[in-house]
Amino acid sequence: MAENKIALEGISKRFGAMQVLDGVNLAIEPGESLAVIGQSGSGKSVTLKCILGLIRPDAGSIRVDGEEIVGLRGRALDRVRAKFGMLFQGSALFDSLPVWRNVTFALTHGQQSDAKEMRRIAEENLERVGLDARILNLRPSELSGGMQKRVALARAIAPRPEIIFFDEPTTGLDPIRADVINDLIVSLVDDLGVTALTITHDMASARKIAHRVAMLYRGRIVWSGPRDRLYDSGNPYVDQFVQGRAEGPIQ
Ligand SMILES: Nc1ncnc2c1ncn2[C@@H]1O[C@H](COP(=O)(O)OP(=O)(O)OP(=O)(O)O)[C@@H](O)[C@H]1O
Repeated sequence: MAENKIALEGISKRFGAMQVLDGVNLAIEPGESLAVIGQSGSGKSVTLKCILGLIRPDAGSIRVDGEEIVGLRGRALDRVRAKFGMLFQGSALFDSLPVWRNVTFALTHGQQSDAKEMRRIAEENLERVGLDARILNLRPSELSGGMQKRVALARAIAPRPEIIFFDEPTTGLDPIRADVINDLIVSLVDDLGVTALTITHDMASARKIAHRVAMLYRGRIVWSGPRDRLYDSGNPYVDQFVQGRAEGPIQ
């Protein structure tokens, strides 16, 4: 069996009296796209931040390509992070920089670099997300929300990461633009052969983007299964959540 690309075992995190994560177990295979769903406040972002090394869990193990990353710092952490690409909720583009410098930001770390080459790389990645070279010199604020999301996607893939994290990729987009982004994510994940982890409460997005879906509730993964079982999981928590019912085990 192939080694997991990412494996979380027994991840726990408490903030004051609040036990946010209580033994999260989650494994993602190479080339797999996994979506983690769950209510607002269920700990999806905290899980992601633990993997990114932004929050240190109180207990548990996180392995990337078999390497334990909990507790890594400095250069050792940077080396692991170099495998990661990230699409932030709200796109998080720098409005003081033109589109081409946003797209190549991770390649230059904001430093001066061969502008001609960087513009070429930006153009190539914008093309991958269906954007025209004419926007290279525009500022992000001059673009629509959907276009900003695409620029952020181009930025996430530009360094050709092995693993991409999508944080609520469709938030703030109308259903049609959201679907365009979902389609783009599917084709990028396929074409680039990356491993993907998405956190979302958009069921349509989870179903489209992910091969497999896992549900986080009260700090644990209460269900995980193929995306086409999401509406037929036989799990009362998942049923209530995907149907958006007020009555059920989730209070
Ligand atoms: N740095 C922190 N300090 C204290 N509490 C925190 C911190 N980060 C997160 N929390 C708490 O942990 C809980 C889970 O937060 P998290 O952001 O992971 O939820 P989420 O599932 O991503 O929600 P949403 O879908 O609304 O983004 C929340 O109650 C939040 O207030």
